[in-house]
Amino acid sequence: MKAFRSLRILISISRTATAPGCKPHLPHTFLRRFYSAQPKLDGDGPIGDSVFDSSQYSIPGTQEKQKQPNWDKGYRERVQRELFPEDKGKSKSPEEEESVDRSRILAKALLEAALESADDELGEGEVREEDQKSLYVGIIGPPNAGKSSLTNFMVGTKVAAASRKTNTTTHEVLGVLTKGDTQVCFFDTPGLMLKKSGYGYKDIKARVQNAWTSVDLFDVLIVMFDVHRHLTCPDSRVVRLITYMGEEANPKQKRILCMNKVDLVEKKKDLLKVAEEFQNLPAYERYFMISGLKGSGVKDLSQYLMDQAVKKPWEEHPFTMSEEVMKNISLEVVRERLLDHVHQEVPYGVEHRLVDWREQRDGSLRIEQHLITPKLSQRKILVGKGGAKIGRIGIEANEELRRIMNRKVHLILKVLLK
Ligand SMILES: Nc1nc2c(ncn2[C@@H]2O[C@H](COP(=O)(O)OP(=O)(O)OP(=O)(O)O)[C@@H](O)[C@H]2O)c(=O)[nH]1
Repeated sequence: MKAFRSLRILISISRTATAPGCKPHLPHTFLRRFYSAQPKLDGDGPIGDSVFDSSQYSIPGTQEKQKQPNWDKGYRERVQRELFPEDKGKSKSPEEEESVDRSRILAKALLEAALESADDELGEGEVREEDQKSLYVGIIGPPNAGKSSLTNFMVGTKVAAASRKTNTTTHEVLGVLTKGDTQVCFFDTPGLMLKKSGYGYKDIKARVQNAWTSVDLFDVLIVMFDVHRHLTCPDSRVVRLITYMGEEANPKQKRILCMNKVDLVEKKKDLLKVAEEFQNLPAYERYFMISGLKGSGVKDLSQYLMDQAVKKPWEEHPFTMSEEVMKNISLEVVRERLLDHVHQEVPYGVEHRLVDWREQRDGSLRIEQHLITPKLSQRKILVGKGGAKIGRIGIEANEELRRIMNRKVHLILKVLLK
């Protein structure tokens, strides 16, 4: 990774070095752009002072900071004199000096890249592709069986599950669990039920038919049902689904039967009755009695799944976040910037609302937040002179959100009076 970074630096340096007459990037220009949040004068022109709209600003961040030499120039000159006495006395023009400096930066970066040890290349939480293990788990079951709740519980709050990100046309990623070198992706299999004859409702939609075909592609298939409901008010379609999936083993897929919502079953021996009812189905390798909501039995199930993972590069970013979590993060990021830039008491009186969250066609995210203040004086402080304060907050928040969410973010902040 570091080597890659060095390479990027090298490329940018060598580009600058080869462009004749190219002036070094001036730090004060960079600072002014970063901190004064000047609206772009092209496009639609500046907008009202109390509104920050990231599309009206040129957001820094894509510019690489010019790397400066970090060795002592005095020592270098001494070495130069000792090693290359013929150069002694020759004075260089500022342009020549600059070009020599750039070559030295280039050389030093090359050296750093070459000296990089393999162990240094991985950051925290990163696993080499060749060491990564993966498992695709499909969860099938009637509506309300508890598929999402179980995934949420397994994935946990840290990485916040239930991403509704569409992965294929027929399946949605419910959540991603990444632990050590192993990643387990949970997929929903929407709409898969059986009609009376025992086969899928082929006529509903081609989508559902595709879903049936691709169900076999998961490494593990969890067939889940609400055991409490089964005991109190059994549904023949659910029994057919369980039987159909359990009748014939698929050599390429492990199937497990999960009796969910055990916490609602008062007499635990009733659970054994249900287990007996389905025990002669050869395709089920294991039976689990769980409560996806309360967590009982989920640890065993998670461990079982982790053990099934095979060497295969991860497909998903290890920290897939749910939309709910991302929304909260977006509020937190702006709030943090508010606290950084505005006098401590002011932000506490501000009502902070997320009013719009939308994926746009180009893949970017439009986030609109309102900062509602009860007093005109507070509003003035928040907006700043000519919108400088809200602009600064907006630019910094936008940049951080872009990094966290790994995509373009169109942030709009409006300062309103109650
Ligand atoms: N008591 C209890 N309730 C549960 C359990 N698991 C899920 N539930 C509840 O059952 C309801 C349905 O849960 P979901 O996780 O949304 O079910 P689902 O299978 O994803 O539902 P669909 O999205 O309609 O397919 C929710 O109200 C959950 O709180 C459990 O183990 N115990």
